[in-house]
Amino acid sequence: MHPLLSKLSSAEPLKDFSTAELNQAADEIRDVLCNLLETRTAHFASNLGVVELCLALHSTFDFRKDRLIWDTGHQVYPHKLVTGRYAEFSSIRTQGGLMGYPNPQESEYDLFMTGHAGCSVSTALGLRSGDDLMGEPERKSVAVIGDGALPSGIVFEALNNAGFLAKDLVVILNDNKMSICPRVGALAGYLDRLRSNPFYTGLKTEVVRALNHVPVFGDPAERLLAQMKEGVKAGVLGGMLFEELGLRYIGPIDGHDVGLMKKYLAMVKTMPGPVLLHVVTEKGHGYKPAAEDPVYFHTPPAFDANSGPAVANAGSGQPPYTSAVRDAILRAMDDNPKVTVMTAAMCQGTKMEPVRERFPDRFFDVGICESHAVAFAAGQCKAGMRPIVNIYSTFLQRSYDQIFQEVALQDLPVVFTLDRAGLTGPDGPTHHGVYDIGYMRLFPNIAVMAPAYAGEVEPMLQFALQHDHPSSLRYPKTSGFDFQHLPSPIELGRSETVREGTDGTLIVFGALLDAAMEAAQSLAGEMNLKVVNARFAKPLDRQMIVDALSDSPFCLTIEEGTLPGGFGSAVLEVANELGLDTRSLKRLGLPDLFVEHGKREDLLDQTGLSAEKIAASCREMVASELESRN
Ligand SMILES: Cc1ncc(C[n+]2csc(CCOP(=O)(O)OP(=O)(O)O)c2C)c(N)n1
Ligand SMILES: CC(=O)[C@@H](O)[C@H](O)COP(=O)(O)O
Ligand SMILES: [Mg+2]
Repeated sequence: MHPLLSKLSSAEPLKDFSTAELNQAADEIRDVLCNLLETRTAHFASNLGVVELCLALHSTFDFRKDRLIWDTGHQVYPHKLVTGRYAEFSSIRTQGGLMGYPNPQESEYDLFMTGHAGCSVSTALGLRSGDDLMGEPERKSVAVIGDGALPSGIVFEALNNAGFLAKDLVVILNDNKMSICPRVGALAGYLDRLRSNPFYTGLKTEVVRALNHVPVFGDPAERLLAQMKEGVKAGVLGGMLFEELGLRYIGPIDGHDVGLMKKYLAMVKTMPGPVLLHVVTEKGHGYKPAAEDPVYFHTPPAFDANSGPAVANAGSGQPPYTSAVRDAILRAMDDNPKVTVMTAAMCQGTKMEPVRERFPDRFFDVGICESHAVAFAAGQCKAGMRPIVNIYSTFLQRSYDQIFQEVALQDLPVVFTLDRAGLTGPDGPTHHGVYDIGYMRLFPNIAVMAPAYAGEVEPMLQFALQHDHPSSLRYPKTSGFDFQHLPSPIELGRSETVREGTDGTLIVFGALLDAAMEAAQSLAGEMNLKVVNARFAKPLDRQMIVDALSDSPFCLTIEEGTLPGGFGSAVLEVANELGLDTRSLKRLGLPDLFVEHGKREDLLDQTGLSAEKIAASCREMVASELESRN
């Protein structure tokens, strides 16, 4: 079915492939990608776009020795297919199978496990520098970075350092005019101008030929000419920004012409110093619907095998927390003209398109620049606005210091809405949002909250917007829990008891309340459990903790976050301060290790957080209680 790919146990044979064979390999890769989408959701359009680039790279370099870093890593599928992983490819993004990102445990061709954008130039430069220091200067270093990732602050930190160190380094800018959403920002405009460059449109050959006849060395007059030549070249050919930073800029070139790219790659491979090769590709190339709608096809739902195009997810019926937060934000913006929203390039994933359309002046997509988003929000807040920073839990890690300095230290009432807080499923350890409880509750002044059911989202957001200090709300990638009960109003540091009982207490922080309630109900014949919706990880409801530890035979804390530094740890800290006996307290949460990729439900079960496993923990607590009495 894939005669070329199926024979590749490494990328080595690619260097002997003719252009026709490389093009056939490209067709085979696209066929595999389309087949994969018949079985599951996966990163699609970005991978379709880099097929020729990947083949050209692997047929020019030997990345078992040379160094290749794919920025972010979501476009690494073609790379996996030509580096000995064709046979296992159908397992990608399933538990125990290949990761959807680079993974050094899978292959010597993968150097870093990544999933967050922006670090490729830094790590490639670090490899270059390390190889020099280790006495291996012949190893080449290549970073491939997308136009969406390019504006990340760290990329400019790396370019700044690369231009200064002047080491051999190849940076390939994969410009497809897209982030997940259409790219934004001033750099986008700059790249657009480079694209309209006659070099790319084919009119430049004459100018280049003429410039190439200007001598580079010689007397001062010649040197002046040479400098002018560089200036003219950069000015005429574009890329002045990169040239000024000390990188040679080459391009833009057609990223779907594998033969052409091989020529350019062979050239930059031997060029001294840092070089940026600007490659123009089409996101979704080779599958028309994806090229026409690359936003939808960034990570589309599984294809309908019969009708071909992707179909919408069936879903579980209840809208996801993401939609509940979006709707609550829309209403808050309707009510209060001071409310603004920041996204860092995740408008689609956070379902914020309606906010973008309805409030274009109060919605800010800053690009993949999470630290800037937070400091920017702090500035707006100081000016009197009420900004909401809406970022995935895992990506907000990039803003740790801005949360500390620009927000918490100033005690500014910025609201953080942390989407994907919990196990995100097939993306795996790079994307699980499991550290935010710890990193948010660490700083003074912040109120750290989590809605436990869909109906709690709006009052919690309203509370946050009226609170005169920083606050955060976390919620996972799942349907909102449709919990029918009479909720108590949200008060700072107050929990809510949602089920009475005297045989044990379950204290839940966030959306695992549904599992805890199910566990309590399933045990109703054996024990009568109290269930508390903690609402706040900071400040904690101290009286609730006193009651739970004094009046209840056992107590379980439950959170979809890592145990170190998490909600349960916070409860233990308070209990310790209050001099309470904590021997009957057990913390349920994620272990101190990187949880792999898989289905969220399976991962929750394996980590003891499904309703069944919570019930089993309750039985164990009762058993050990009885044992300690005997
Ligand atoms: C720090 C960080 N923020 C956000 C994301 C989410 N994200 C993944 S891919 C992507 C778009 C990247 O665009 P680009 O680099 O141009 O790659 P393309 O998909 O266009 O090939 C975004 C925003 C991320 N992975 N890391
Ligand atoms: C590569 C990347 O970081 C994103 O594409 C991420 O996979 C999106 O996750 P969701 O599918 O949960 O929005
Ligand atoms: Mg792009």
